[in-house]
Amino acid sequence: MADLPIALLDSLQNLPGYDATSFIAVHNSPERVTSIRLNPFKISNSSAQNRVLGQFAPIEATSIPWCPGAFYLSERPSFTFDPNFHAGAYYVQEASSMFLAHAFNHTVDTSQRLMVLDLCAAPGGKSTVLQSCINKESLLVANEVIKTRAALLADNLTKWGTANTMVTNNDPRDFAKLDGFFDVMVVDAPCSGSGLFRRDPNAIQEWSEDNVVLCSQRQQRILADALPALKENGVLIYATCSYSFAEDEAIVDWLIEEFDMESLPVPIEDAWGIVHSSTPKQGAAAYRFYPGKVKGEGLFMACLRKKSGGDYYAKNKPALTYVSKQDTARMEAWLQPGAEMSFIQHQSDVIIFPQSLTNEFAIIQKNLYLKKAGINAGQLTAKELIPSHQLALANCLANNIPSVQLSKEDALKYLRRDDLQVQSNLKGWALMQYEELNLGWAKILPNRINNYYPKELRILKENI
Ligand SMILES: C[S@@+](CC[C@H](N)C(=O)[O-])C[C@H]1O[C@@H](n2cnc3c(N)ncnc32)[C@H](O)[C@@H]1O
Repeated sequence: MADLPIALLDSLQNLPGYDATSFIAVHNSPERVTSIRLNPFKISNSSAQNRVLGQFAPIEATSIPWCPGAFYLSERPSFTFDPNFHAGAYYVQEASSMFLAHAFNHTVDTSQRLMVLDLCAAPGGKSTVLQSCINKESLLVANEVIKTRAALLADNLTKWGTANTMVTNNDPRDFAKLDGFFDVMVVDAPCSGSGLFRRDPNAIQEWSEDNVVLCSQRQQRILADALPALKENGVLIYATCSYSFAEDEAIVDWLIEEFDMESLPVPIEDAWGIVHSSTPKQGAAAYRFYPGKVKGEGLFMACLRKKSGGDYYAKNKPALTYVSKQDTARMEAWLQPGAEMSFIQHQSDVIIFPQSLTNEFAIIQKNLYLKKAGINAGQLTAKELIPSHQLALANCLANNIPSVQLSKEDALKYLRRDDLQVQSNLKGWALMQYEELNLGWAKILPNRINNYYPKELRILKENI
């Protein structure tokens, strides 16, 4: 690995928990940590869990203590060639970041109906953590300012399969229009990235003291722009993957001084190796993750409550266009009984969205640029529903849709968008499944099968 910047090492000298010897040693060590988090909506019992983890054997899986359903893997398998990965059975995520689940569960009342914003969300690791923490009456708005990254975020949330999710592509300042709308705001801010040096040694060349200053100014701008959208008593979870004080504790002190906020401590166990930090001016609780102490990468996280602020009130409730009663019945046939979904007409497509969240849908649609909302079911014509890929991966999809079980070899062929030769008596639209998880659609014709896996998602790599 390239030498760590001396200016960085010097700047960390007096920070809580920093130990130069172990910090340098861990960056020179070839050891890498691999971790995944299971999708509780798709892998909901121990036999499914054993099946997904078991197929990595002889690679061993051990639990990550601060996040339910999360595991370290003793080696990195090829995720690209695992159909379960493409079915959304799990998300490959660095372990420290999963502490968000623990922080959220200890600072937020998850039994409530919550409006949650993940402001800097792409590629979606933390969004999928949040999605797994909230109940189905709650809404997650996952936002990403960079258009191409917002598309990747939407793809990852499509795989997660939840309907109570919206993906937006906005600048943080656009959220000021939603004064007091959100109960929880997660700001996983763009940062100077020192916490990822071990995983991405190229980032070392890009690090500079000037960039730390620029990042800290940008973090203040992002927070100041978006904070009006957090309601009174709302919870802000702020995180970076930088070790630098200016991007971490200094931002937390600034938040408390400028925005009438208070610190929310989170319980941690000594065995986890997470360092409890206290900000110098306000004594706010914060958490530092150093590789070498923690089994994971570098991270900083702090939780705050906003003591004063607005509560969103929509003067004119924006209206939505729903499909007809008859088409509602046609759409319901595609979903699990009692799914309690609304069917919103969006251009030529139908969007499936939880009935209890349609007001919020309309508000977000009116004020922000939507990249994805709920589940786009596809195009409903007089004759049939031409189902979309989102519908194939949706957790609310009925269990009785015609389906074909594929072997691993055929599943990989399907995911490459190759021609499939599968024996089946079915006709028309059918789900292609691997170990009972949906991968996507195919249309079965008398003499061939048309592969409808999205071109842009297909596996391009030839070999493991
Ligand atoms: C640390 S990454 C987020 C990682 C993500 N939360 C996850 O867990 O997968 C920060 C994100 O902020 C976005 N970003 C960059 N500049 C921004 C800005 N000025 N305002 C808001 N977000 C920005 C980046 O594109 C990036 O996707």
